[in-house]
Amino acid sequence: MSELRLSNITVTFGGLTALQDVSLSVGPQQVHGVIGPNGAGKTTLFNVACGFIHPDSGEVVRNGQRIERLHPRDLPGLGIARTLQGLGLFDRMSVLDNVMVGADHHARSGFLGSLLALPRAGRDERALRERARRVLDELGVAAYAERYPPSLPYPIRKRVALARALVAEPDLLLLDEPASGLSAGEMDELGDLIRSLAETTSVLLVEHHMDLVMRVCDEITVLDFGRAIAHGTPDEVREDPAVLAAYLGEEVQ
Ligand SMILES: Nc1ncnc2c1ncn2[C@@H]1O[C@H](COP(=O)(O)OP(=O)(O)OP(=O)(O)O)[C@@H](O)[C@H]1O
Repeated sequence: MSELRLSNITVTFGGLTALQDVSLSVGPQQVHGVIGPNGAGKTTLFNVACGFIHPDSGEVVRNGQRIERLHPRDLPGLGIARTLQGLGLFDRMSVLDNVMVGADHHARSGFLGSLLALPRAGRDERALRERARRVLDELGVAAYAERYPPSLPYPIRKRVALARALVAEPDLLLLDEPASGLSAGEMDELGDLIRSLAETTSVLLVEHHMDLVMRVCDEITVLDFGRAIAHGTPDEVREDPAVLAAYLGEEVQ
C-alpha cells in the first residue's frame, strides 16, 4: 500500500497566503496531477510534500501515519523519491555514479559496514551498479552511463535525474515540472513513461503542460490563488467552470 495525504495545508510567506486549506491524496499506483495558473501554489505544495517547507497548519500523512516536520532526508525511508526542476546532478560525477547516489538508503550496507570493509559492502556496490545500469537502460539513456552531466543535452539530463529517483525503487515519486524544456515529441515519450511507472509506483505530478497532465493523470487537483478550486478526473476537471475561469486569459500549454 502506498498513500500520501496532504490535509488542510496552509502556508504563508510573510503576509502572503501561498496555500489555504489545501488537501489531496495520492493513492496506490495513482498518477495525481497538480495544475494551476502561475503563482497558484503548485511548487509550494510540492515543497510541502518533499519536506522543504513546513506548513503553518495541516498534516502530512504517509500510509496512515502522521509525519511531524517532514524533512527531505526522511523521504527515502518513507518510500518516496523526487525529481526537482533544477535537476541537482553532480557535475563531476559520471551519470552512473549520479544514479547510484540515488540509491544510498536502499542497498548500501551503511557506514559501519563500509568502514569494516565487510564483504557485503562490495556485493551491495556491485548489485547497486547493476541496478543503476538497468534503470538507465529502461529510460533509454544507458549509452551515457560514463559521461558527465554538463556534456549532455537537457532532456538526457532530465532522464538521468529520473533514473536517480527510480533506482531507489520508490513507492511514490514526486515530479516537479518534468516536462519543462522538452519538445512535443519528448513530452509524449515522458507521458508514456509516467504511465508505465504507475504500474508499480504512485506519482504526484506538478506540471504546467495541461495536455500532458490530462493524458497521464488519474486524478487532478486544480489550484488557483492558493486554494484547491477543483478536483476530479481529467474529464471532470476539463469541464469545470471554475477551472475554465481560472485559466481564462492564461496561455494554456
Ligand atoms: N519563498 C517564498 N517567499 C515568498 N513568497 C513566495 C515564496 N515561494 C512562493 N511564494 C509566493 O507564493 C505564491 C505561490 O507560489 P508557487 O511558486 O507555489 O506557485 P506556482 O503555482 O508553482 O507558480 P509557477 O507556475 O509560476 O511556478 C506566489 O505568489 C509566490 O510569489
